Amino acid sequence: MAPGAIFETPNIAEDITNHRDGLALEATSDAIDDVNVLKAALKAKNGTATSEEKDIYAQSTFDAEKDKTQFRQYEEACDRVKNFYREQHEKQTVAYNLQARNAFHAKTRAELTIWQAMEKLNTLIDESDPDTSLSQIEHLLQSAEAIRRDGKPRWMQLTGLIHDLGKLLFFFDAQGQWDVVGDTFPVGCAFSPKIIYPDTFQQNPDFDNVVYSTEHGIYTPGCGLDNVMLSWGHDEYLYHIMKEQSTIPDEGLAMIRYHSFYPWHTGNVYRWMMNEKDVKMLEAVRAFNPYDLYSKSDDVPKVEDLKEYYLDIIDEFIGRDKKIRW
Ligand SMILES: O[C@H]1[C@H](O)[C@@H](O)[C@H](O)[C@@H](O)[C@H]1O
Ligand SMILES: [Fe+2]
Ligand SMILES: [Fe+2]
Repeated sequence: MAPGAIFETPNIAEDITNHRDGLALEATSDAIDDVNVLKAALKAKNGTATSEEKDIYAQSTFDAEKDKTQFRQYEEACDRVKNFYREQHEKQTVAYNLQARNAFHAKTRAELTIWQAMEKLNTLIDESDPDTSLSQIEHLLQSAEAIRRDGKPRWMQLTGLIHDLGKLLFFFDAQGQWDVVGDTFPVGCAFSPKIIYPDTFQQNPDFDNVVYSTEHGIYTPGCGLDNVMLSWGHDEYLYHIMKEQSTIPDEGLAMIRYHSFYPWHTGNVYRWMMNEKDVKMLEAVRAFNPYDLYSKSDDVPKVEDLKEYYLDIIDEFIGRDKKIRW
């Protein structure tokens, strides 16, 4: 049983069946072998950022200066946020996630350059976010500028600039905002109480499924996050697109894919899923998180003043005029 990246293939329905029969329902000695094989393979490649860029992990002055008590206060959040999560937690099921991934692989929804995508996204007001009243383009520039001020590498500035562009999904195939924005969590295994508003999962059809309600569900400990289905939304969507259509290093791709996976990067749960690569990726995601979250209180950036600077960085890793297949 190869521990391949099963959710990255179009044949997901078949894969998940194999995965269940082959991994979760079989026993642990095989799983331990798998983890050892993976460990050996990953020693060679833990990420693709170059060594002089390891300063991404140094704690930022930016992070240290912020008053963190003003952010992510979900108990005090307005009804818009609470209703959003109630709907998301009821509807993100394994069945929905398989179908969303099949639909994603089946077609190209639009062809737009990165800058065109940023402009298109600007009309979206994110219902899940208790912390910002700014537009999406302003949030993207705020994140990128905070990363730039701290002297982080150019690919990380680019990651800040584009990390929420997956919200474009809202204008294409989405059923609402519940399958686009908000925090993410794994489906196919028990929902952690560390996810915000955990009680709202009781209405999810997977909540009392015999397999999905167990701690590991359809997964095997150490299987690696590449093999885990995270609730479908803007992170997962953009990750797949950038993996194929940019030269952003693995650390940047992880920042995109996991930036909303708060139960993992901040709540410290679901660690049993991780393999050796994920240990490295978690560090990268944690280095990125403050720039996403705490830049929301910074000054409003002037889009036109910054455009040329960022078009140059886009050019380096993606292509400034390249039409991305969304
Ligand atoms: O409300 C926010 C917003 O949708 C972000 O883009 C997402 O990354 C966060 O995790 C979420 O809490
Ligand atoms: Fe996001
Ligand atoms: Fe963001």
